[in-house]
Amino acid sequence: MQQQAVLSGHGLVKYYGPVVGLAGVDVAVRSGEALAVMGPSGNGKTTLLHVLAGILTPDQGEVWLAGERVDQLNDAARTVLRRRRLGFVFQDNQLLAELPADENVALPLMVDGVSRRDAIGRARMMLAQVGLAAEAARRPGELSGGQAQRVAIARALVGEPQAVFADEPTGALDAATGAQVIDLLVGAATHRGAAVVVVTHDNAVAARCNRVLQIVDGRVSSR
Ligand SMILES: Nc1ncnc2c1ncn2[C@@H]1O[C@H](COP(=O)(O)OP(=O)(O)OP(=O)(O)O)[C@@H](O)[C@H]1O
Repeated sequence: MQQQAVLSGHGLVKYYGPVVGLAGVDVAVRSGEALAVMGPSGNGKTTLLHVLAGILTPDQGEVWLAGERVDQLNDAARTVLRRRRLGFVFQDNQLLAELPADENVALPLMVDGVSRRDAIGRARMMLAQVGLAAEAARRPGELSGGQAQRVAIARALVGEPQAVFADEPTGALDAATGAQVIDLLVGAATHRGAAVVVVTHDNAVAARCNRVLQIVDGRVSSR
């Protein structure tokens, strides 16, 4: 039976002044499915990710998350949406250098009102699930690139998001470490039932996703 999409975009159009970012994109990702977004540089991949994730507002079209239209929410509501229901992994892990790994992972929970004690407890459990139980007290500067990216994955997943967005998550890693990181991201996120969207130039990363969407000139290309 075809499962309903948890995340979808319909007729998405986005301009940057006269520059076309997206020219009418339809996309749907099911719970537990990982979608790779590929295509030439400057053709709209990151724009699509940002529109789906509520970072950018589309000029036309609709974004739906778990049965709710989310593209028309105001800035404050979109900030809450991103924090409570979405997870993010970027190329550079964007961890806070002065905080140990467990506090980096716990931070989004604490910002959301979870007590420090509970947040740190959940963060340590999440770190154990990404194989970093022993590194919980280390600061990002004391971690390898792959370990730091696993902390970022733990931070993205700790709030049990409905969708996880990753922009070139392995771009700063060597091939072997990148393969481990993408396996962990896709495996852990889809296991929890999240929809995953991964922007990548790397065929090895795309091969680890369930499906590939090619974006050319701001549109979905069938090649
Ligand atoms: N903030 C912005 N202001 C103006 N133009 C932008 C902005 N962001 C993106 N663009 C333009 O929109 C188009 C799509 O950019 P986007 O970043 O989505 O492409 P991409 O496929 O992710 O590229 P890359 O693979 O190089 O990261 C490009 O022509 C880009 O120059």
